[in-house]
Amino acid sequence: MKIVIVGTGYVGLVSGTCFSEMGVDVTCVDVDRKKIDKLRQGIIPIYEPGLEELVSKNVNAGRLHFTTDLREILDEVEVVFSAVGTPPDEDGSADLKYVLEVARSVGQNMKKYLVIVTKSTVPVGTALKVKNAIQEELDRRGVNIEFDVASNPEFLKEGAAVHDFMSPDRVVVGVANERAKEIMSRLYKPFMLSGDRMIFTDIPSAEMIKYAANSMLATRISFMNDMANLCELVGADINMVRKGIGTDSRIGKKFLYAGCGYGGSCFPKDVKALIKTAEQNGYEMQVLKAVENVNEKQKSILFDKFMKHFNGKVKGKTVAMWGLAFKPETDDMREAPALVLIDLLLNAGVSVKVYDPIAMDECHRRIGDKVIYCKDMYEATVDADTLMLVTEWKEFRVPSWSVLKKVMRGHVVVDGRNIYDGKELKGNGFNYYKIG
Ligand SMILES: NC(=O)c1ccc[n+]([C@@H]2O[C@H](COP(=O)([O-])OP(=O)(O)OC[C@H]3O[C@@H](n4cnc5c(N)ncnc54)[C@H](O)[C@@H]3O)[C@@H](O)[C@H]2O)c1
Ligand SMILES: O=c1ccn([C@@H]2O[C@H](COP(=O)(O)OP(=O)(O)O[C@H]3O[C@H](CO)[C@@H](O)[C@H](O)[C@H]3O)[C@@H](O)[C@H]2O)c(=O)[nH]1
Repeated sequence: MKIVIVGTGYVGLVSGTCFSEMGVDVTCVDVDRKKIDKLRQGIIPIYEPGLEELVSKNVNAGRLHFTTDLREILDEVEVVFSAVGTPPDEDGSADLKYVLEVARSVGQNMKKYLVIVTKSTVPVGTALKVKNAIQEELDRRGVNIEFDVASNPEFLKEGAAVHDFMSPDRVVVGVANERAKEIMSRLYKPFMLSGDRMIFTDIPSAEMIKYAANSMLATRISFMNDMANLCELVGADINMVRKGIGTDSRIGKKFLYAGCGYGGSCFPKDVKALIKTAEQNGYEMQVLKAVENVNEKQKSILFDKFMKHFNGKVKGKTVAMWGLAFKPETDDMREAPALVLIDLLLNAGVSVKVYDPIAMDECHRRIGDKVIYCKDMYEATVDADTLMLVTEWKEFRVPSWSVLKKVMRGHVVVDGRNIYDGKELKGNGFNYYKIG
């Protein structure tokens, strides 16, 4: 089977590579010529464990191709995936300009039946807009070509993207007829060896499932952050509470970790977009509005704890920050809590020394030389008054407290991900603050 994936960003590149690993002939298309040139040279524009090896394996096997020209490939494929970005518009709604651009381009160039599948996260009703945009172009050309649209939202997580795509919990596909359903079943068959986890729905439901999933996960996190803040006030421990509730199989253990707020390219944007969809339909998503508010406050919680420790007298102090990416195993800093924290600290006259195993270049690209970039985690702590743990990379989990005791000027640790043992730190002479 031959397919094309339009948009070679995170999702496009990972899904294209994984489809080709399963024997599908995949052409990845992007308007960004530099990106395509790099990919052709084997240079991967994103950091994602396991991806580089898989890309080169499938390129060498002749199943994975990169181009900037959608026209040259449309005649040969059965399915066109659209995996372009859907960034938030000024009002929070999803901006569909790239999605509709792709639809028009397909309509201008297709010569035979195709299934056009939207993989990007898009609001309910988008498939209809895609269908209309394609049909308008066909009408303009005066040709009559059959096609179907489908919705196939993507649930992969950055940092675990290859695994998530290769072994999905489920694959959701919204279709309007049997013809499209048969083609999508055939495409995903190799991923279904350990049981059929394909869920076929109507198209609006598939579009909604993606927003509902991300919003539910974001809700769990904000709920736990809210609980954590209450635990602190009443003398309970959020980690114990998490274990106590997570073992209830109706609740489950995952995505119950309190921290310094959720970030990334999806949760913040998708929660906003769903609130907006509701608004446009005369409905108010009260729960999600609270989810957002809690998250906004949570992003400054490490700063609040730091201020409280020093009774507000922080001007001239130095903070060592471990972790910049919005989560481990990625260099992505979109909506990262570290960015909010850095701003708060700099505005309060604090010097910030940072270290992240992968996201240093990305941080520099975003904020330049406002902070001091250190070559390793310990260098960042030299003469620091406080250490803030923002991203729970594995290498930060078991630091040498005796080294830190020697090199730090102050002995304060603010743990934004609850990875340290408070008793151990106190035993080593540190003031330790966690979340909840
Ligand atoms: N990043 C994730 O972890 C993730 C996971 C699931 C779903 N999603 C959703 O998938 C979509 C894509 O996300 P992403 O992070 O991969 O985006 P991205 O911004 O990393 O990549 C989008 C790519 O599309 C290209 N593009 C834009 N217009 C184009 C056009 N007309 N023709 C060809 N290429 C074009 C851009 O050059 C860019 O390379 C979004 O809707 C996002 O919400 C993302
Ligand atoms: O218990 C938890 C779990 C996560 N987080 C934070 O939540 C954010 C998002 O984490 P994660 O969901 O692992 O990363 P993403 O790569 O953004 O993946 C989410 O967003 C993608 C894009 O839509 C979806 O495909 C995925 O299913 C969905 O998990 C990060 O800042 C995490 O630190 C917590 O604070 N506590």
